[in-house]
Amino acid sequence: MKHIPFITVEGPIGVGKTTLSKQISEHFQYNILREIVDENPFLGKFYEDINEWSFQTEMFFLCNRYKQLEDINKNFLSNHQPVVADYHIFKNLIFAQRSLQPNQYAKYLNIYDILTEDMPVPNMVIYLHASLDTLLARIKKRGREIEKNISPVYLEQLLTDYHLFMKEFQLKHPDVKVLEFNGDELDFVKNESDLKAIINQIQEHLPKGVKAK
Ligand SMILES: Nc1ncnc2c1ncn2[C@@H]1O[C@H](COP(=O)(O)OP(=O)(O)OP(=O)(O)O)[C@@H](O)[C@H]1O
Ligand SMILES: Nc1nc(=O)c2ncn([C@H]3C[C@H](O)[C@@H](CO)O3)c2[nH]1
Repeated sequence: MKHIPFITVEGPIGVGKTTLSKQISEHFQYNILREIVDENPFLGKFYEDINEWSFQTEMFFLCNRYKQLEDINKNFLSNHQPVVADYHIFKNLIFAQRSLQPNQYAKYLNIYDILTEDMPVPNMVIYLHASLDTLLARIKKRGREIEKNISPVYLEQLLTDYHLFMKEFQLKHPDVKVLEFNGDELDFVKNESDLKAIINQIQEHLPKGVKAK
């Protein structure tokens, strides 16, 4: 299955993962896997009181993503159909490590390892990042009720967590292509040429044997 494109778009909250995933899916005609945010019944409470609601929130995200990945494996990847997803399952670790108590995180990690041991592994990660100001502006503009209590401090911590995690990820997984883009410098929504530059880089690094559109 290594030669079937399985692309994930990753980065902190509101950076544009879903927006870019849609554009990639439209351009390459790949199946898209999108996370349904409203499905997590704990998220609104989590933003009001992280300590109180973190375990339920992180477990829900983990179980949901496990099921989604099982489904896309069964329906698409195992039938040799490419997929672009607006998340990588590893994001669970970034969020869980930030919000869980150390003893809870140790238990969570055991469950994560069991659930993910035989999951399909993406062959490309597109890592989007942007400044705190950009993220805050986009989250505000999007205006999800559930996110009205997101604290800038929490967002900033996640930005740093993502940078550290991605550095380590590249060292640990040299076989997975990571393409990094700065969302403050590139605007793939308003500038056609910026989107084209991203698409060209993806095309260049698609698994061997995948033809240009
Ligand atoms: N390059 C961009 N320029 C301006 N606005 C953008 C850009 N990319 C995304 N947006 C807007 O920012 C908001 C967040 O984008 P999007 O929902 O794609 O982010 P996300 O990373 O998927 O978010 P989440 O982490 O919550 O899943 C949306 O309102 C979207 O229209
Ligand atoms: N706590 C927590 N753990 C996760 O694994 C996770 N993944 C996403 N999110 C939050 C970010 C956006 O508000 C919203 C949409 O991405 O959901 C998460 N929150």
